[in-house]
Amino acid sequence: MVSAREFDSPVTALTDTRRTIADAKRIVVKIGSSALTSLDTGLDLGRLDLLADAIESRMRSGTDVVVVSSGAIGAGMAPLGLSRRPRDLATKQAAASVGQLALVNAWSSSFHRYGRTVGQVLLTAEDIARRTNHRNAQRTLDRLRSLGAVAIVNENDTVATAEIRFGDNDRLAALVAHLVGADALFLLSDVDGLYDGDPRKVSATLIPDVSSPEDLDGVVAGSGGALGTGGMASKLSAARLAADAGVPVLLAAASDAAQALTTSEVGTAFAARPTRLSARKFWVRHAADAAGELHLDAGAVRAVVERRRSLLSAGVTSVTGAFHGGDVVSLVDPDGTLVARGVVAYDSGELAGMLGRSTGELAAELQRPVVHADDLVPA
Ligand SMILES: Nc1ncnc2c1ncn2[C@@H]1O[C@H](COP(=O)(O)OP(=O)(O)O)[C@@H](O)[C@H]1O
Ligand SMILES: N[C@@H](CCC(=O)OP(=O)(O)O)C(=O)O
Repeated sequence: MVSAREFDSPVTALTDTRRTIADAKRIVVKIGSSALTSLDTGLDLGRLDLLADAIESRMRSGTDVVVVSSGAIGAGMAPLGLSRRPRDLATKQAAASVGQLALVNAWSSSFHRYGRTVGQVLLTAEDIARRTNHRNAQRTLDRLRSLGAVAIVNENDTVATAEIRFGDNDRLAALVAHLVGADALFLLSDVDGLYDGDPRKVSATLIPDVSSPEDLDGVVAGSGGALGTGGMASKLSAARLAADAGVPVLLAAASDAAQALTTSEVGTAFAARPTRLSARKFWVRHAADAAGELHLDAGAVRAVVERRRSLLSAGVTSVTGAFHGGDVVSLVDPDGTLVARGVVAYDSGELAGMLGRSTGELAAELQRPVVHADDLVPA
């Protein structure tokens, strides 16, 4: 494990965010591959038992817990004779198929020590992006909770292709936290918090609290270990996603799980936004797949991003992709940089004939904004 140096500032006074996390009544606990598996020995059953102990103890104190467990690919490598984490999709999927079985069996045996039942929930990004599937997942997680079982969630790796992947389980965990209305998200990894630079360097310093984006100025979020996906960058974007959903995050070492789940006085605490995004804006920004792109001129970028105005056809220079009115699209500036996402009012075919035209030049039925300000979320 990468640990805080002696001279790093310890977590002293309990901040409001840490108190909220410690008192949370519904939590999501995500455990990374780097904390559960190793290249030499595969799945770490001792670590998994300690995690189950800490989770069971928190549940007994009255908190609902959903577990997001990585580690399927790591756990599947040894049984298949693989010495390096596979890079190609088919081998990753084969490893995940073998490893997921071992992983969920291990969670099941571990919780069985407490007479606790577990349920396996495998999700793809589509399950969260589509509202009907979204509600199905929500209902299953809710019913497992009311029946006293622990949901063990992972990405459905064996069917997820590059296009429909969450990308990493930090993002999946933050989306699940939103889905179940969690009050706190725990990201447990092999590192004991966020450092201002590579934690393997002695000069790196632990950042105990992040309460605004400015606290991240100058922080270098690097890649992860041989088994993890996304490294610290994916944890920071998951923390931002959770913050938008009004969910504070505690990033800590899995070896400190007992302390993280009881007092929350370890690791890095990320505050939630004071006002959470509405469910609709959250979905537009984070969950929905973008069906296409609208290319904006500089004036439209200013209107949309700085003045928070609706997007009108006069400012759209071109469109990419085939989409329908009601789909979520990306809005990009003249350099191709994403500046916002929004719900488009017209089909791509309809829009093609409206490009660059001012509202007065359009037929009455085409005079609604292309994307209404209420349906626009800056990137
Ligand atoms: N600024 C940073 N602060 C903390 N850890 C960092 C930082 N930059 C890179 N890392 C690395 O990120 C790793 C955790 O990411 P990852 O391997 O993806 O974990 P997990 O498997 O838990 O998702 C740590 O092992 C750490 O070395
Ligand atoms: N679904 C994959 C995990 C992918 C992943 O995001 O891993 P990690 O970065 O360790 O949380 C697995 O179970 O191996």
